Amino acid sequence: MKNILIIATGGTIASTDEGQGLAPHLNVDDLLSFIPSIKDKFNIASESIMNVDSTNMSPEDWQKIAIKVKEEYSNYDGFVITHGTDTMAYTSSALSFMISNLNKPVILTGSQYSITENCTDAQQNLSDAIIFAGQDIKGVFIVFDGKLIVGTRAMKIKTKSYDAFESVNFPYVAEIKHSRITYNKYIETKFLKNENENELSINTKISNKIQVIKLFPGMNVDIFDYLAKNYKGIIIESFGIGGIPFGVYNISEKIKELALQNVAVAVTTQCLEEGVEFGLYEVGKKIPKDNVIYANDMNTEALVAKMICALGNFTNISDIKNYIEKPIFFDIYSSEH
Ligand SMILES: NC(=O)C[C@H](N)C(=O)O
Repeated sequence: MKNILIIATGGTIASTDEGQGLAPHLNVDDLLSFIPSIKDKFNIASESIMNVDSTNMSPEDWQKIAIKVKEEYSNYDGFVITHGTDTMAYTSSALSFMISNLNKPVILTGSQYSITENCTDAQQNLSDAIIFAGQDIKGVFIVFDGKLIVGTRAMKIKTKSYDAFESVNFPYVAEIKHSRITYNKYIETKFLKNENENELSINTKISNKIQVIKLFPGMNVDIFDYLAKNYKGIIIESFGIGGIPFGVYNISEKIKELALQNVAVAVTTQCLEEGVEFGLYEVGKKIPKDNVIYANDMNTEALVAKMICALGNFTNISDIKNYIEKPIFFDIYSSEH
């Protein structure tokens, strides 16, 4: 039998309402008591390292999870991290960047409804996640509503429905129904364990001196002067395929100034799918390409986590740009994938 470690962090899956609104109160043994038969198929150990709503999580919590995986790596075949859904995609991205040479599955899961509720999706998601953690695959993934999603590509797109997560700009790796897994045969081999493994390492350096700015028509440009003084990295959610205003509200000019002041600026899009391409429109061409980070088709969750890791490791814009623009675990489209 495979040995699986469940690392519990909280979330709705572990929540009950004790009079103050839903909040995590259940421990990991409580969770497992709802799916008793899973213990016939796997050796399961568990540890709770925090019990929080993921809305209250921070990059320091990503560090704690990465450190726990590293500490326990040689003792288990796979890992399940129970986690709130609200920021799960940020954590799954951050772990993908912090952990190198991962040759086992690290599966994040949670639920839209508490495991104690009649309509809950928690029991299914937890048992699916454990099954995936027992497979011979490698990488950080989210398992939700029967789908195996690459951790850097997941986005929470629904607040109530069971199918809360979408795999954006990347196919689902596998689906699971009644405990039977069907892999996407076109990409399955990319996720199979390596025969010869390199030693796992983690790099948990972070800096959260970043801001995410969503453009809107008529946005006042003054904010950029404040940002230049107080932040080291700015993520801009531009319009469409990379449109940045250069008219009355001249944000393109402000981006040039930020880059000159040694602030790393990454441009992505507020559209869910298909990413940015700067060269197509005049409104995209004014961006100083050599100094600005091209987010390609990375989603904002992955970009936030990657920028936080980049700023923890580098101070020079070109180093930050190189790090962010280089694909890590399928976060960016690459012809090599
Ligand atoms: N469904 C959930 O888990 C939502 C919860 N607020 C959390 O992220 O912890």
